[in-house]
Amino acid sequence: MSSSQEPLKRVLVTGGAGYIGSHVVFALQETRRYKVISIDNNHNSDPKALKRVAQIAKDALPEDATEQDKDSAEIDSHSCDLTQAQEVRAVFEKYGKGGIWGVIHIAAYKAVGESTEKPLLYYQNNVSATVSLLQTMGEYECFRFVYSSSATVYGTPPTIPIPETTRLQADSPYGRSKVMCENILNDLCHAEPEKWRAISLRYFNPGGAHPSGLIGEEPRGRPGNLFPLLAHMAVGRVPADLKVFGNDYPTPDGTCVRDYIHVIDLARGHLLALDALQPESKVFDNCPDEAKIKAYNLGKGKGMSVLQIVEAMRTATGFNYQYEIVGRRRGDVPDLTADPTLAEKELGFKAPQTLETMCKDLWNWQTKNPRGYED
Ligand SMILES: O=c1ccn([C@@H]2O[C@H](COP(=O)(O)OP(=O)(O)O[C@H]3O[C@H](CO)[C@H](O)[C@H](O)[C@H]3O)[C@@H](O)[C@H]2O)c(=O)[nH]1
Repeated sequence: MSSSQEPLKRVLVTGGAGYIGSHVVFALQETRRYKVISIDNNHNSDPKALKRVAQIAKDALPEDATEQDKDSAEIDSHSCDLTQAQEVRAVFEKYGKGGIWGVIHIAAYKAVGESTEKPLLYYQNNVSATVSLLQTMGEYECFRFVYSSSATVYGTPPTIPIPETTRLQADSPYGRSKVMCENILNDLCHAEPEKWRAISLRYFNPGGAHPSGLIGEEPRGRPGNLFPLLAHMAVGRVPADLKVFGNDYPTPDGTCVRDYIHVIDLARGHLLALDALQPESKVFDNCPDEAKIKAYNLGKGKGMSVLQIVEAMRTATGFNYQYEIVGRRRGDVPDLTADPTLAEKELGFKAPQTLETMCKDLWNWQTKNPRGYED
């Protein structure tokens, strides 16, 4: 069946070629309700990802697809740096005032360790660029914003699972850049409540890949994060010298607990956030001072330890991981498990994909693309 013929809404996705961005772009295209404009500087992404996304979207079109449906499967992709305001303005100028319906802002630097060494780089790329993007949006009368935040805003949370009402107290420049942007959005939505609608999505730990195996995570250099590291080890891309950072945490097996969520479920959360920015949405009804601003946890609400992840990946890959327990990694906290109740109640968000599916899809991606997008 072809989609209803409401005109496509243009949605700008920053970081559209990245790991999360490419899955979000696909989720948007799958609805055939949006026309995606992507901005990416390809600092930590490959433009081939978007070509593959467009391919998946085209392949998924029904036989009776309309011209508009076909248009929704194409991506208007711009190689552009968010810190260069004039480059961003040129993209908005192309569509004119009111021409872009909303923005999903995902592009950011995200390495906690690097952020402690280069804080200004993180504040410039993550905070200044966000301010400048919001200014340009205002100029072009685009006032709907979905922001890619992170569980890192909670620092070391006092209670598990973590509700959104927890005080924000990030422990690293990266984390603080996310808190700052959430605060800036809050101020903006209070200052101009008649214009702006914004939702921050606090991601927990994404994993997995699109089941087609055409898109997935492709970090530059040796992966620092657990999932891609295990996948690279199993495919023989990096030495299999796994170090588990600490087994003396107050958790069931002593290793850190995280709330791993399939990237497909995470991506679908963005569609629900966009729906919540529509005029008829009720999610802002209980906001103080008429300001239309909300933050939601995107997690499964289920904690998994490092050793549980290693075992799940052993099952998925058949690779016999050997590991050494070493000291704690600086900045790690014992447990980051979401309370996802609010996102479920107000957005209708669910994360049904299992850990097994996450590992299977990651392995499917990695075996089909042992060298990432190079292959
Ligand atoms: O070689 C490794 C790599 C990771 N781990 C452990 O695996 C767990 C998960 O680590 P990741 O690096 O995969 O994920 P983090 O939870 O540290 O980081 C994620 O969550 C952060 C917020 O806490 C930031 O948002 C960050 O960008 C995001 O990747 C941690 O306990 C870590 O100590 C190891 O034991 N060995």
